[in-house]
Amino acid sequence: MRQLMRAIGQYAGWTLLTTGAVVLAAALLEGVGLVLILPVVEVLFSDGTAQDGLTAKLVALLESWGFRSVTSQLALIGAGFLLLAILRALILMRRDVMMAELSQGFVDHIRRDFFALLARSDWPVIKTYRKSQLLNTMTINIGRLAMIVHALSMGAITLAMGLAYLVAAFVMDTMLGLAMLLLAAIGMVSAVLWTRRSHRLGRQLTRANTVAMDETTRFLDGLKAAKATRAEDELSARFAQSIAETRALDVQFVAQQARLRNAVQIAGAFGAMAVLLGGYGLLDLSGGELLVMAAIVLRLAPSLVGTFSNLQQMAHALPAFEAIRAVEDELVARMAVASGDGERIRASIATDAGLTLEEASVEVVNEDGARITLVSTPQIKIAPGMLVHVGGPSGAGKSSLVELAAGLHLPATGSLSRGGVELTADTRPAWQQQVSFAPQEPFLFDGTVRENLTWPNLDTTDAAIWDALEQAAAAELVRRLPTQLDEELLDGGARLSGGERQRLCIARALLRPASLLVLDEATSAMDPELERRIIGNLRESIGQRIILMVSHSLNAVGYADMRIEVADGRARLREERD
Ligand SMILES: Nc1ncnc2c1ncn2[C@@H]1O[C@H](COP(=O)(O)OP(=O)(O)OP(=O)(O)O)[C@@H](O)[C@H]1O
Repeated sequence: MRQLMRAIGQYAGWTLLTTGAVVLAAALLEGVGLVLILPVVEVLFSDGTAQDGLTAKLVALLESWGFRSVTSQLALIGAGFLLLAILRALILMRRDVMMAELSQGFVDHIRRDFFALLARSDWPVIKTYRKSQLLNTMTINIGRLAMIVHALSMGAITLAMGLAYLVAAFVMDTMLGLAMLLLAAIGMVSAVLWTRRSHRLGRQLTRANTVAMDETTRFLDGLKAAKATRAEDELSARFAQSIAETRALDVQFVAQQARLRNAVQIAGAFGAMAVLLGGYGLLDLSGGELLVMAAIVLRLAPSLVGTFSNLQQMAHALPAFEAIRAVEDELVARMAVASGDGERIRASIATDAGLTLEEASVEVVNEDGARITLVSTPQIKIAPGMLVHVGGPSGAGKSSLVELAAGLHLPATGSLSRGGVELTADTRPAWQQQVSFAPQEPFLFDGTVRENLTWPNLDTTDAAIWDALEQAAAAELVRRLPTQLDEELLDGGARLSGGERQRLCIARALLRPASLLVLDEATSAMDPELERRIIGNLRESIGQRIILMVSHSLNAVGYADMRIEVADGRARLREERD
């Protein structure tokens, strides 16, 4: 909770103080309004008898201003009442807007920070997380964070209101104030004890949500395979089981909330009775005072219920914030130092620079903390203008090798350099400016063909786009679409075939003005003829570019200037064409 408060404080700064001041001002006006009922009632039912306490002071003040008749005094107090009500309405409006801005702004800030942190993290680190865990953090947990912040702001409002009613009770009568304070304190202690259970339930829910998200992604990813093997029922049953747990936990929490609400309401009713009877029998309060007291008790009770149930809601959702922070802390701890002067070094990587690997290796750290070498290389020098075929059996380390060249990994041992610039955490931004990457799994999003090809932020002409599409053997495919480059790709191009999506991604990679093009099984879903055509086009237009191409097929071999064979995590140069 402290971490959350600190995070909100850091985000909001002075806004938190001004918002708090507005919340207090609204509560203060509420309290003053309530206390003003007393003189109205007492003046109204005075029967000419002398007043005491607050009413006496107010009546004396009004008389000194020349308002001697009961009617004029009532009119003035009534006017004050109305003024207060208008002022209060204006402040409440401002308060609600400020609270919404603060809470929504904070949630967006956490969401943005998390996305940015994840995007800045090293690829090997990101790969260690399960997709469902990240999805859960980015959607459900951040959604629950919004609930905490909402509960926190509502809790602050109801607490301030409760305080205002308490102060009003003290203004009426010290004993009455003390009695109410005692009631509130008992309620608060039991609510805090209750929140522990809610927190425990919230932790269980966070775990159950992760499992449910895991099952959801498995359900969607496995649906096609399950249908092909008639295993839909088994898949649905697993999914139903995983969501049954979250539903049970949700119901448990609702029951817990209802129990607390009922307990506070019943205790409140007893307290109200005790305060009223005590006020009448022991404190000898007047009818007017008893009426205002009843109003205070009636307004205080919902305030207390609100405060406690918001407290409970916060405790329940807090594990979601803890889970977000745990992933963030892990990412920060594992993040390579990615500062450095990328700009300065970018200028010195020539677009016609060769690529040299010097006994370089890629390592990852597994769950037990042990370091595993995925691939290592001898000295390999690749000259500009070379098309390099990277082959070898499945699982040998081919992707790890080209990911190293693309700067997704940093060399754990040895080095990797281009034109005298070594790949390090500092030079990585500059290095990757010169890299274009097309992976085996094509990435397309909901947007036009043009938007997909110029992703993320390429400023280019349609002529250049058509040229890249021709080279990637995708021009014909786009020409057939009703609105060609303006055609919207729905659901990430799900209606296109695997090979068609791969061709669009190769066209995107070709459009990027980078001098190192990495194709990691980017043609795996194509027929041999099409693959040969694309490789031929690449070979023809290579210029000073270096192309690293991982492929299981031998189509690329005929066009390759160099062949690297990877076996059992060790790369080796096979042959170089003259
Ligand atoms: N984060 C990781 N932790 C542990 N092992 C890993 C990790 N990433 C990859 N590996 C293992 O490293 C080996 C090399 O993986 P890589 O993806 O480079 O192989 P590949 O030659 O490209 O395989 P394929 O042709 O099947 O795509 C594999 O055995 C893989 O299981």
